[in-house]
Amino acid sequence: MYRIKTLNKISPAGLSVLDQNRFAVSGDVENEDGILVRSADMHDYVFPDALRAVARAGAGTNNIPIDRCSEAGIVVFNTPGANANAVKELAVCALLLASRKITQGVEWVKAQAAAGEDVEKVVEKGKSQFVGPELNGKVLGVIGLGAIGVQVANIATKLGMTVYGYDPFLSVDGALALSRMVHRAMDLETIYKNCDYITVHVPQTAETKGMLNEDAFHMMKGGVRILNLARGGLVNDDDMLAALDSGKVACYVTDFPNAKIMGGRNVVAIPHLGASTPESEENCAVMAAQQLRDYLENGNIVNSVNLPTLVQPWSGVCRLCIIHRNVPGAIANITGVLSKDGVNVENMTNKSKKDYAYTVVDVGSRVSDSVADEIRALDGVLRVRLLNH
Ligand SMILES: NC(=O)C1=CN([C@@H]2O[C@H](COP(=O)(O)OP(=O)(O)OC[C@H]3O[C@@H](n4cnc5c(N)ncnc54)[C@H](O)[C@@H]3O)[C@@H](O)[C@H]2O)C=CC1
Ligand SMILES: O=C(O)CCC(=O)C(=O)O
Repeated sequence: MYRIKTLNKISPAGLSVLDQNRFAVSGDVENEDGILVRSADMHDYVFPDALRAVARAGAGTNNIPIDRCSEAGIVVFNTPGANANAVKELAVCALLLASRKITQGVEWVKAQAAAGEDVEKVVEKGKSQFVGPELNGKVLGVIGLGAIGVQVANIATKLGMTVYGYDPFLSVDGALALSRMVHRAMDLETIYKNCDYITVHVPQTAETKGMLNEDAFHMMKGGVRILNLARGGLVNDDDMLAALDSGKVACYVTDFPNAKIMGGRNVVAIPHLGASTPESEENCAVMAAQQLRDYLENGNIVNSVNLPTLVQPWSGVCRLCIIHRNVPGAIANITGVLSKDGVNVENMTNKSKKDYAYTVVDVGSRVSDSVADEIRALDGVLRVRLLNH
């Protein structure tokens, strides 16, 4: 029985992927083999000995201590694209929120209740303060053309916008999915200098943290409208508040309110609703649970952010799953132990991702724990699992 701990509310459709006869799933299990998480901050999480995998039902993994997981031989999964449509739809909404003073108008209407029967007259008289521009004919810059950015860029062309997209790491899939109407920007300056609206869809990393700062605002057009449905940390809040105060930024729509930014002038703060649709929650949960199950039961890895993709059909009766450093001699050391102990390899795959590698070895006979222990003791080996078919 595998123990799975949920650190956030996970859609029942995802939980149903984990058969109750083989998986005990709850928020209270201890010494868990796997974790299902959404946005819970895991940076101070103490890993129990049994923990082998963390599945993030969503895209961003900045809430997970990836380096610490890698060093402990823990596989971290996410669910690329599973919530992209939900975020794209909220981005369309955010474009309108950034333009049309809808939230400000709605708040104002609520405050007019005292006018009683006269409210219609009051509304017609006061509405001119909420005039805002149309999207048609304006220029949008999309930073990050991944699962979400591509969809946002494509749909914006259908709203009559001229769209520039910037992504120095654009994938082949991203390029194929991108509308030919979207102009590729080769640098951020092109986005900053030309766009009336800018939307960010990049992960929060050491490189992207605080990228929307004073220097960036300096290059932008006066009255630019900025959308951030990606991560709060991408924006330098002090610089943003100053840019809002000066009018350089006309509106900032963020899905990531914090104490500093939420009171800012012309800030529209949404409570992290980008992926909060039943469809997206279900897609993410199902994908995360399937990936977690396949790893725990079969050792297969798909959509991991710290380890390579490796799917090997079963052959033989026993499988060794070895996470190790990506260094010369690692595979020779493993096969050396197997041949010394007389274990015949039926099938073997090795894949690497940056500093880490994963080797799956299928053998035709049962392997004793002592063989696994010998491999565990090898230099650079981080985790060894023995699975029986
Ligand atoms: N508000 C919400 O609820 C949600 C927020 N997100 C956030 O949106 C981010 C993007 O999500 P996806 O599009 O699904 O991820 P993705 O991984 O498909 O796309 C990210 C894209 O950003 C690009 N990129 C990375 N560094 C860059 C840089 N310095 N400049 C320009 N482009 C860069 C990558 O090449 C990639 O194409 C996530 O990392 C997450 O933080 C994602 C889903 C829901
Ligand atoms: O699970 C959520 O609601 C947050 C989704 C998100 O931010 C992400 O997928 O990166």
